Amino acid sequence: MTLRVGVIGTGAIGREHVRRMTQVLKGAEVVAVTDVNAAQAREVVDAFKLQAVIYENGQELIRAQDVDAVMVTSWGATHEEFVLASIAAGKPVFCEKPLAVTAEGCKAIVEAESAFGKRLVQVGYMRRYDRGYRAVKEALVNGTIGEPLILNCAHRNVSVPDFYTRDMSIVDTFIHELDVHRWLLDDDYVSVQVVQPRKSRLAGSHLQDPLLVYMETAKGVRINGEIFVNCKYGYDIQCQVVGEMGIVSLPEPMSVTMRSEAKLSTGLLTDWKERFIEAYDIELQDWIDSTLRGEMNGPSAWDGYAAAIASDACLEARDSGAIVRISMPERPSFYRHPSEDKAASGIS
Ligand SMILES: NC(=O)C1=CN([C@@H]2O[C@H](COP(=O)(O)OP(=O)(O)OC[C@H]3O[C@@H](n4cnc5c(N)ncnc54)[C@H](O)[C@@H]3O)[C@@H](O)[C@H]2O)C=CC1
Ligand SMILES: O=C1[C@@H](O)[C@H](O)[C@@H](O)[C@H](O)[C@H]1O
Repeated sequence: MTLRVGVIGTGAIGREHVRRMTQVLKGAEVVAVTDVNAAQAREVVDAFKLQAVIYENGQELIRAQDVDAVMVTSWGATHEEFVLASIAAGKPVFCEKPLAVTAEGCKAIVEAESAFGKRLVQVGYMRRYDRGYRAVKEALVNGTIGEPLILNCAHRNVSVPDFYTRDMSIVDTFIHELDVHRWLLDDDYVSVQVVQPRKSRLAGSHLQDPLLVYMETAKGVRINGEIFVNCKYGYDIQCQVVGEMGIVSLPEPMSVTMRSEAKLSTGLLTDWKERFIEAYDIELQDWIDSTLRGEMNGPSAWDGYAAAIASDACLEARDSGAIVRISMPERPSFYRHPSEDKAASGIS
C-alpha cells in the first residue's frame, strides 16, 4: 500500500522531505504540492520528476480526494491553520516544528484533535529519532549515571537568513531543546530565566545573539542552555547530562581526524540537513509506516503544546528579565501511549 502525501511548503525542509520520500524511503508517494512561491513548487516537482498536482493553496491541497496524508513544511506561523484544516478533513498530518507559534495555537489543535477522537497529528521533533539522543536517553533510563542533576546544552548555527526574527531563536531554534530535554529527562519545566550576554557584532542588529536560558524542571534538574545562531564556526548541537554518578554526553557526529600540514584536525558540520539526516529518515519512515497502519506514534500535538508553553515562557522571560514560572497542564489520557496506561494500572 502507498501513502499518497500532499506537501505544503517546498522550501528548504519541504524539498528535503520530498527528496527522502521520493528517493530514500518506502511506502509514500508525493502526489500534491503547494507553495505561495509557485516557482518553488514547480522547481521541486521538476527536480524530483514528481507526478504531482500543484495546488493553488494549502486548503485546496488538504481537500484533494487523492491526498491521504498532509505534510506541513511551510513557515511556522502558517502551521496552525493547515493542521486544523487537516484534522477537520480527518487526514493524518505531519507538521514540522513548531506545531504553532504560540501555546494558544497549539491548544486549539489539541482540542480539535481530542474532539475528533483519534490521533492524527505528528510534530517534526526529529531529535527523538537521532541515534545519539537515543543513546543518551537509554543511559538515563538504565540509571547508569544515577539521577540526572544538571543538563548543559548549546544550539549553535553558523548564521541565519535575513527573514529570521528576534523571536525565532526561541520559537524556531531552541524549541528543539525544549522538546527533546522534556523527553530525555521525562520531566516538565517549572521555571525559566533568559539572560542576554554581550551581543555578537556579527549578528543582525535586530537580533539578541547569543542568549542564555536557565530552566528548572519539576524534579529539580537545572538546565543551562545557550542559543547562538550566528556562531560562524559550524552547526554545533551539544547536550551533556550530569548525574549523581557520572556524565552522559551527546556523541559528536562521525568525522575523520586529519594529520596534515602540521595540524591535527576534525571537521565540523555546518548544516542541520546533514547533522540530522539519519534522524529525519527514520522519523519519516516511522510516520509513513504507522500512518499506513492507521496509528500515530511520534511526537504528538500534546508534545507540540508542551514545547510551546515553554517557549511562550522563554519569550516572556527574555523580555522581562524575570524568572518566569511555567505551569504545564496535566496530560490527558488521550495523549498517553497505551503501554503507559498499562504501566500505570499495574498491568504488564
Ligand atoms: N526539524 C527541523 O530540523 C527543521 C524544521 N524546519 C521547520 O520547517 C518549517 C519551514 O522551514 P524552512 O524550510 O527552513 O523554510 P523555507 O523558508 O526554506 O521554506 C518554507 C516554504 O514555505 C512556503 N510557504 C510559506 N507560507 C506558505 C503558505 N501559507 N502556503 C504554502 N507555502 C508557504 C515558502 O514560500 C517557502 O518556500 C519551519 O517551521 C521550520 O521551523 C526547518 C528546518 C529544519
Ligand atoms: O529547525 C531548524 C531551523 O528551522 C532552525 O531555524 C535552526 O536554528 C535549527 O538548527 C534547525 O534544526
